Amino acid sequence: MADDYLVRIGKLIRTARQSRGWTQNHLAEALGTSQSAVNRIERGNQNISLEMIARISEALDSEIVSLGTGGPMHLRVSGGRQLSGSIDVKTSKNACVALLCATLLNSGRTVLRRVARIEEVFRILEVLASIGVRTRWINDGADLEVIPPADLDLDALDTEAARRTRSVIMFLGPLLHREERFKLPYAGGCDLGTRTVQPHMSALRHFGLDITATEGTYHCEVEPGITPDRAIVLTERGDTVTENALLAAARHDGISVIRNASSNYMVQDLCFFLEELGVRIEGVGTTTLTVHGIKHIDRDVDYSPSEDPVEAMSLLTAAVVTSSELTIRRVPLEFLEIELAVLEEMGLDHDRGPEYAADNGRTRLIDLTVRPSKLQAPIDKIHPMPFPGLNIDNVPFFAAIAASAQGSTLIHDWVYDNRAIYLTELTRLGAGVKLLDPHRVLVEGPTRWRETEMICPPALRPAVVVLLGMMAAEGTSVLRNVYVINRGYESLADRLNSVGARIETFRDI
Ligand SMILES: CC(=O)N[C@H]1[C@@H](OP(=O)(O)OP(=O)(O)OC[C@H]2O[C@@H](n3ccc(=O)[nH]c3=O)[C@H](O)[C@@H]2O)O[C@H](CO)[C@@H](O)[C@@H]1O
Ligand SMILES: C=C(OP(=O)(O)O)C(=O)O
Repeated sequence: MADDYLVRIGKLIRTARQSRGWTQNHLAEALGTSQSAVNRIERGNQNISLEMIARISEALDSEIVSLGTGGPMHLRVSGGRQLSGSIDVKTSKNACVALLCATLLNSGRTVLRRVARIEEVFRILEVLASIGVRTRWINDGADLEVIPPADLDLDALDTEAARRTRSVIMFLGPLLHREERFKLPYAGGCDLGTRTVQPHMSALRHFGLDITATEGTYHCEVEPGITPDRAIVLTERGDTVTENALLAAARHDGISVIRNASSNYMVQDLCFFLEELGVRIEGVGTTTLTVHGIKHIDRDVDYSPSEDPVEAMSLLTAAVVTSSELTIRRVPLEFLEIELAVLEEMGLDHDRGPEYAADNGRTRLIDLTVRPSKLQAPIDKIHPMPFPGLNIDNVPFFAAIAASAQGSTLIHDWVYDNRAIYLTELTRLGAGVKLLDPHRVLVEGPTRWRETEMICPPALRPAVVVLLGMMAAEGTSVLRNVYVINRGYESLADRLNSVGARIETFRDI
């Protein structure tokens, strides 16, 4: 038994060392020992003390062993199984986090229905709780109740939780109405290269907000009496910058016009929610939003965020790569139409059920049945555009689909500095993915997927794409450290298991 543990610990150390790109010599040097000792440890042939494990963890900057349930979560995938039946799409991470930030506009009680129970939401809840907002899950954990205090305690803000999200940047819009001076930590989120906050700064300047960024902190000051005297033209059509401008405009006692606004799904959900708060918005779904703000908002509201188009795309991709017939229920059609048009051209056999309204009464949903199909690579490149275009977060899924199709597909992810690079991780599963430059990959299909063991790429969608490749591969694959997936997907493994996948969740020792 003890020997078995030594072998398992040795394997963990080897995986962590390799993922850092270190040789055994390199690690030996850091530990002040010999390469042969490291070799023995990695093979499980050496008794190893807790102190040594701690030193190795420190040297590799990786938690090798953890006890209890707090340690990193991993997935063991028995692949090559077809899926069947039907699966529901959950509410979207990106709308839920925007709405949670928006609750800071309201002195009343907010209830958000069927909020996705995902790590990104948990982090924002931790941040809200740290500054005095009362939040609790109600109705057997299905819904969330949020009650802000009269005064926020921003000095107590949980910076550690805040830094793990990108979404905390959306505190700027609401806070500028509540505080004259405040600090926020730099926004985190997926490791996708530089993600500028400049557009946020220039949009919010119209409301008197001045931000100086120093050593990991945004220092924010609000000059009273400054209000938009002309249209706010966003320098780029980003989703969160549009949301921040909307959040600021919602409590500006007057009319704000936002041009070059994103009309993406999370922005529309935020607009519907603001309307519930009594804010009138013209142009929802277009690139010009006219916002009739209200100085004080004090309403008890109840809102149901809509379903996640990116999760719908993920589930659709799971069906494609495993050649399965699967019904995906509650698909927000408007936000998946272009993806479906491209897939139709590629030969995807599918059926669309009749449209029905989401619980917010506004978003149009369908049930979508996908069948095993012989796909051909698309003639044109796959590239994203701000809505209405192929969704930026759906691009990585086309890499897995292209790998299952006949022919070569060019994927151009112009948006993020290094997300396309992560797609080359699919080569470890047998896919033909060639990096042409940091933004473009050429995928050669079809693929004979093969099992592998690897650490999750540090970006949500590429990580899920790797998981889906593992589901397609015969044999047992292991995906380590899946926090990044749990940031955006609720109980993904269990839900995929309910339609026939076999994915086991485990933690170190
Ligand atoms: C919490 C949340 O809602 N996150 C989403 C949001 O992030 P978010 O709105 O934060 O996205 P960013 O502001 O980071 O924009 C993404 C990237 O696109 C670039 N860019 C964007 C628009 C444009 O017109 N020109 C341009 O160059 C930005 O400079 C940036 O590099 O939108 C992204 C793009 O849909 C999604 O990947 C994220 O899931
Ligand atoms: C990039 C993403 O998220 P975030 O903006 O939260 O990092 C994503 O949802 O794929």
